[in-house]
Amino acid sequence: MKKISILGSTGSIGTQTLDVVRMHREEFQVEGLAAGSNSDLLLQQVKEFAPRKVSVASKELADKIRHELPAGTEIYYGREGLVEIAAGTDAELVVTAVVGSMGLPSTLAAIEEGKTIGLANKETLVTAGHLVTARAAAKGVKLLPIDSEHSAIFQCLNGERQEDIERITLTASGGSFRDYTREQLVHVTVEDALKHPNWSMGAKITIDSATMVNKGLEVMEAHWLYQIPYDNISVLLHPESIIHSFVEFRDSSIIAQLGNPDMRVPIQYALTYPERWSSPAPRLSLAEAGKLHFREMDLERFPCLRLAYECGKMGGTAPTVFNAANEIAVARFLRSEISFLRIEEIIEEVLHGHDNTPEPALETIEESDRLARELASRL
Ligand SMILES: NC(=O)C1=CN([C@@H]2O[C@H](COP(=O)(O)OP(=O)(O)OC[C@H]3O[C@@H](n4cnc5c(N)ncnc54)[C@H](OP(=O)(O)O)[C@@H]3O)[C@@H](O)[C@H]2O)C=CC1
Ligand SMILES: CC(=O)[C@@H](O)[C@H](O)COP(=O)(O)O
Ligand SMILES: [Mn+2]
Repeated sequence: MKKISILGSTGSIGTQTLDVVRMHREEFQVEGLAAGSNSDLLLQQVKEFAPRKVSVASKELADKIRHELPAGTEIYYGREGLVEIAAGTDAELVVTAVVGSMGLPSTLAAIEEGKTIGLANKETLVTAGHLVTARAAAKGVKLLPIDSEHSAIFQCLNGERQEDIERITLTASGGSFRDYTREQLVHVTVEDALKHPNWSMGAKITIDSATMVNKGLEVMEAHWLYQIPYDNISVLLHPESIIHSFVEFRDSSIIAQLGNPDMRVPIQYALTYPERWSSPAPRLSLAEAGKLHFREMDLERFPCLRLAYECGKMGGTAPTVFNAANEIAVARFLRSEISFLRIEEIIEEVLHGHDNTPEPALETIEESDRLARELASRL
């Protein structure tokens, strides 16, 4: 029986992780669940999965629901609460599915305790890729990707040698506004932006898909997970999201991973790796799909992807700042405080004033993250 904890259990990835656990109930024990503010759902999850420890975003909420927990269930809150669920249980695998760089301390704490990471929270790796990968390597900790593209690459690289890899290509759906011109983007609404063509996901990542920031974060995530130089990572527009990503090798062979868009598949693979277990995910019929389509990425149309490559190549604190500015800008867009196109302007303006620090220590990363958020909130 595998013991697991989930950070962000009430979100899109968190609930789908519990769907996978539910499908293989005898095989998993849930040790810890961390939620933000959705205490109703967390309490239902506690009833069903009986974790030993839970956490919520604030002390007020923890005090409010404490008496509704079964005897013996411990409750924590805030940043320390997330760290406790990540590192203070008997879980051997921790699924990191909170949104944003707030996931960094708990991910590092789990690594410190030698726990395998089921990594959904890409912002963690973007913000502090060199620290997370170095600490994981030092502890012999596996970072198992949950992000669909990275799970695809992970599967394509199974048994391959690093020196044989020529290029990896991440596919991009194009997001909610794939076929819009820049002019058409001027008046788009939050409601429109939240309609992803292929995936049902949390609000923040859905907006990131539409701005192409998501693919930019994924390029950086791939760089750190697979130690591939940025010039050997490509992005290809693929509206159907059926080819989840592919690798080209030096003998000209290409290996791709395909499937209908269903996050339960990469989540389950991270939970059961190196085994593959049965899944009710709908089977892909290529005959039914008929045609698959591909387009070169237009960096004029999607300037955030260009910016992400620039920040990734620059390294240091630039990716931290790119990510933090985006998190704030997206939150402001979701509150209808700014327009869709203002998101990319804010990222660019925050980066413009940033003095890059190479090889930053954790404190420098945290300070850059804080300053970028402060500025992005004011612009
Ligand atoms: N959704 C998807 O299909 C994919 C997601 N990812 C990545 O996975 C991560 C999660 O995304 P997604 O599941 O879509 O996001 P959601 O917004 O659906 O879920 C976020 C989770 O984080 C919790 N949370 C929010 N604030 C806090 C807090 N202060 N303390 C503790 N927990 C908190 C939320 O709790 P609550 O709701 O209770 O407030 C919720 O459980 C992101 O990094 C995303 O980029 C990657 C690939 C695909
Ligand atoms: C499901 C998943 O992994 C998302 O990150 C997905 O990639 C979003 O799709 P696009 O960013 O390609 O629109
Ligand atoms: Mn993805």
